[in-house]
Amino acid sequence: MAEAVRIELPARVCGLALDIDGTLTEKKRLGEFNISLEAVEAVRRAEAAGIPVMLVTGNSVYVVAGVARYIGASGPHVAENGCIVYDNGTIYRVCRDTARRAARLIEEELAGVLKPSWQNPCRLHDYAFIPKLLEPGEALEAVKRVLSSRGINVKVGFSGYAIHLRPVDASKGRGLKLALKLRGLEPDCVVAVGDSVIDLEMKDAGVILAAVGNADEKLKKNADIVLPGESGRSVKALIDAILSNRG
Ligand SMILES: O=C(O)COP(=O)(O)O
Ligand SMILES: [Mg+2]
Repeated sequence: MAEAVRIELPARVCGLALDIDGTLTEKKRLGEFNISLEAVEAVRRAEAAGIPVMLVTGNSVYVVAGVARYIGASGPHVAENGCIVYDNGTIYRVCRDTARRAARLIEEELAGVLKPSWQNPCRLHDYAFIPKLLEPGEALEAVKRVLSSRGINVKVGFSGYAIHLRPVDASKGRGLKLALKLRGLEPDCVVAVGDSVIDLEMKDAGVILAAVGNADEKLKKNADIVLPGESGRSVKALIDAILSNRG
């Protein structure tokens, strides 16, 4: 029987902000998308206890709206790494800029090295590419080289699942701030959970940031909480702790 792990939480948790890939999935691995059933069951229990669950992801708005609907996360939800917020059928555009031109260039120049995400045709600001031949780190360097050679200024980040070209005004924290405002939630009672360095941006919304047990080292070092277990199992452990604190 695994020993109960103490998780330092605020007295009252009023909301959860969950990343998807590597956090709600069973594993954190490029190309592994199986959602964790125990995490979904825990999300249902959180919602039933009156704790709204928001998804905050690099995925497109249609993917996050679909995942939210079928797992029962009431939202609002953040897509495109903070550039879009989706709330019950309304799409809010948080980013003013777009990385579309940079994405077109990368698609041409690095066709052999990167595969455009199937979601790119329905993205508006943030574009994703899957490393094909090179290791993700090398692919990231190749992208940065091409963009700087053309003097194109966009944010480039690797989520563990895809390389994202993002407008400079993109941040998961900005999107999450709008989501909290839409629901009237105070950030100091919201717990966010992520797995990659991009999720560090959620701290900018003033929330409590938890890293799944198998998160990127840089996230674990800068998170307020490092959860036991990995990915979806970490999310379940967190929700179990929140609900047991409620007695
Ligand atoms: O879209 C991605 O690359 C990963 O998505 P995530 O932000 O939910 O981990
Ligand atoms: Mg992730």
